[in-house]
Amino acid sequence: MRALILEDEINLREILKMLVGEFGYEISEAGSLKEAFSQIDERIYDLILVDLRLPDGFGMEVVRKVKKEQLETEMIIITAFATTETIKEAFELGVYDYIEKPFNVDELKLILRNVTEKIRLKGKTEEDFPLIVGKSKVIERLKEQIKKIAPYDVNVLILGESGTGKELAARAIHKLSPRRNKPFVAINCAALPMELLESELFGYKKGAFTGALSNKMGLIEKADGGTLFLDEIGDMPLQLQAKLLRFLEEKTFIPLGSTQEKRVDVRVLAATNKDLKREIEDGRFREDLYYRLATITLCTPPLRERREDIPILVEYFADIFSKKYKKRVRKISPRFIKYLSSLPLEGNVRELKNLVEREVILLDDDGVLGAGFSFESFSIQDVEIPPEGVNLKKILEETEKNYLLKALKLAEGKKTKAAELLGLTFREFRYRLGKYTPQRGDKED
Ligand SMILES: Nc1ncnc2c1ncn2[C@@H]1O[C@H](COP(=O)(O)OP(=O)(O)OP(=O)(O)O)[C@@H](O)[C@H]1O
Repeated sequence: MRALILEDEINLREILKMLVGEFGYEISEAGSLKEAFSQIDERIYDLILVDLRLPDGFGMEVVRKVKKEQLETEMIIITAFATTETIKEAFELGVYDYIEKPFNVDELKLILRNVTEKIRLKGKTEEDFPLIVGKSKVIERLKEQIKKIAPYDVNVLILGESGTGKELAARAIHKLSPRRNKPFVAINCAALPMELLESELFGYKKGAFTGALSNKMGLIEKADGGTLFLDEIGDMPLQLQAKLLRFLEEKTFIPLGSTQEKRVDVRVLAATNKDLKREIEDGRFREDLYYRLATITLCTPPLRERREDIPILVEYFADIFSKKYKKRVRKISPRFIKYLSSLPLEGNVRELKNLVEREVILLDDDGVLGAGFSFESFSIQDVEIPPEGVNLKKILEETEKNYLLKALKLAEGKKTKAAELLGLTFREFRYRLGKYTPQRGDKED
């Protein structure tokens, strides 16, 4: 296990080194934000102790960076001053705990003992998939497939709609593989522009381009010995696809601006919600890369094909969020479950999770989840959105125009009456109508 101590007061840093060292960590240290950033770019830490006030900035920048890179690093904030806002943001970003300076040594030791336990447990296998919740046939099959393929070092392509648990499946494969104690590094290929994605993946040498002020280790190297998860692979630019293919074939790569080839041992898992076969036909995805990535393919089923899992998912998320928000859920309203089961749930498990989170936050004193749920507000009319998308502004304008003209017709040209029919004031009606018709001398009637 490896820990980074970010603290600018040297004496305090020494004390922290000693305390953290007692828990068996190999320790690195940093006295400024800049130093911390370059340390984080160089290697993966299990734990970072973050002082907030630093000579060159605010320690929260480190927390944000770790979160952005989706690293599984635990963080503890040590600070003499922190506003409630900061603490709130820190917890939202997943910080493990915080302690105020001057701190009580026993208190810090207790936090360190607990976080170390958590870090150790992370490496352990979860044989029965407590994470992938569901009892439907399709989910049971998915779990079976994951168990079967996890131990073998093959690349896996995970296909499924957004929010169906593709990343969850990838994490399960990693946890059930012999690589479980090594890093799981995830990157979303759709979230970054081409140049950034390339430098994030492959890293660079100091001076490789303007702004490359120090060496940066790429995620491929950070995942050495472990698993690299490439989410939304269907959105990777063609140019980078060629570079990735070379890496998959050779297991070697060259960081930007370097001449030295690096060799790593990484298992690659990829996911997409795009139809890759079609992307290949349209020339947007390389066929050879597809076959490299898809030694095995897995499909995460949409929630509408396994509605029987909805009650148990709701229970699972209610439990998670009641702990998070310190609320007591005594019962889940059956009407709420029934209503959720009738929704289209295009956003799959993520949508369900968000709905449950909202209800936990709004929970009344009686502790019945979903009791005050406004059923109507969520009823979604069946609208068509073709694959190429729609122009919502135009649709809204068309709808508005049609209603205005229809009301005018019904009111036999009387604007006051037409406005009334639409719940508008005369002035509002006139303004809206003015957008679509040339205005002549406006009179009330
Ligand atoms: N079967 C499940 N059991 C428990 N939680 C689940 C399950 N499926 C999905 N989730 C949760 O739903 C959320 C969305 O899942 P995840 O991010 O894995 O989906 P995804 O398919 O990768 O989505 P995207 O394509 O948008 O990246 C996560 O918080 C995840 O933990």
